[in-house]
Amino acid sequence: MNNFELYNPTKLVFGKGTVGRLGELVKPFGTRVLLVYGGGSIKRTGLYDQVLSQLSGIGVTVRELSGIEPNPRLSSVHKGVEICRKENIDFILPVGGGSVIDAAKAIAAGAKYDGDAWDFCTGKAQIEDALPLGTVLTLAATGSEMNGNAVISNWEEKLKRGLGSKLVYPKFSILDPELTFTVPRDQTVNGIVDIMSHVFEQYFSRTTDIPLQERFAESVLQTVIENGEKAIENGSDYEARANLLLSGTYALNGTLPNGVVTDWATHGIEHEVSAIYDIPHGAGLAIIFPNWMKYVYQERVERFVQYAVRVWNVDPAGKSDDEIALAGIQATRDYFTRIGAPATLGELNIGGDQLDRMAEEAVRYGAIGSFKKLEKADVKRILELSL
Ligand SMILES: NC(=O)c1ccc[n+]([C@@H]2O[C@H](COP(=O)([O-])OP(=O)(O)OC[C@H]3O[C@@H](n4cnc5c(N)ncnc54)[C@H](O)[C@@H]3O)[C@@H](O)[C@H]2O)c1
Repeated sequence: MNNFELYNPTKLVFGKGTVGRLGELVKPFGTRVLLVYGGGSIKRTGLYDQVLSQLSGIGVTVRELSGIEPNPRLSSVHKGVEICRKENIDFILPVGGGSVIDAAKAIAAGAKYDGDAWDFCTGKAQIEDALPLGTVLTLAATGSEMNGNAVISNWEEKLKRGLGSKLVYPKFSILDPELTFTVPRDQTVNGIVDIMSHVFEQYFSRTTDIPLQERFAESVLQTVIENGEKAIENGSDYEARANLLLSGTYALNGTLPNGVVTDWATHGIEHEVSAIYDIPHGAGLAIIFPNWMKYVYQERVERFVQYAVRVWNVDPAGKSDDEIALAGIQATRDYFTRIGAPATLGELNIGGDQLDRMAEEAVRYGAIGSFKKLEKADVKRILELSL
């Protein structure tokens, strides 16, 4: 196991009716709140009214930024920064999924920076200060509710880039599984794939002697696999939604990578696809991940054997290591297909004309991944397998 530091200051408030604690949670942080949300699903579900009633109960001034896109755009971040400056905002409250939360993080940092918030995504500037934020999560997927990361799309330049800082961890996140009952089937599927992919990026590692981290990862995967199907079957299954929601948080809140060299190549590749075609992140991952697995598994076949046996209950009797590993990879693809995720870029009307550009962008700072270091030709091959 490698040395590591674990830092996570986010207070998680989990369970039925926890939106009723929003006022009490916001109160210590500010008096002028920017409420950030997406396309209006929170109005249809009544959550918007609940949030406003909590905020009016503590007498804060509320300004709003709505219309945050899935794959949130830099233009929305700019709008939010402008409101923060003009209105002297001192606290940001995103209510929604990862896109809304990510936009809020970029706004929080951008509001305290003289230049363009995009600089944090290109490495031109580091985040040195940020407004505090707290979240009300409505979708199980990204883990953004309990980490310091955000992913922003620069639509004009067709680039999707991440930022990360200890300063943008949410002060608190409210996770009420009932708020996820209205998540449509396709978004539930995207969320399941996203959560599993976060685990894959940390589980398929060359680091040895990490049994606790491996079992953490395998338990998150098994919990998602079981409860994901239940949540798809019955969107109002509280226990299934609750288990999925908590799995999403644990998949990316810093628990799994302790002492582990992680990979993240597949996320890098997917970001290049969704930067150009604006497809849901989870859909892109469902297509690319099993192809990445097939491409790299021989680098450390025993890790894929363990995955097949422990996560998918593949019977190893009479099979070679290669056969067991490939059976686990096939089980992954079959599961994604069973829940309704796409298997090829073609299903999303994406052809091969931009493969070179995507492969080139994916390795712009050098080879990506650590399980197998991927150069441009490797990325292109994985994308070709995904067509
Ligand atoms: N910050 C991170 O650590 C991190 C990790 C992975 C991915 N991401 C990024 O997060 C973004 C995706 O976020 P996401 O997967 O949470 O989806 P999302 O926030 O983009 O939401 C997807 C859709 O679901 C709708 N929705 C959300 N909650 C709903 C509800 N309760 N009922 C009905 N509809 C609802 C939204 O309006 C939207 O149309 C991508 O940009 C991705 O790159 C961030």
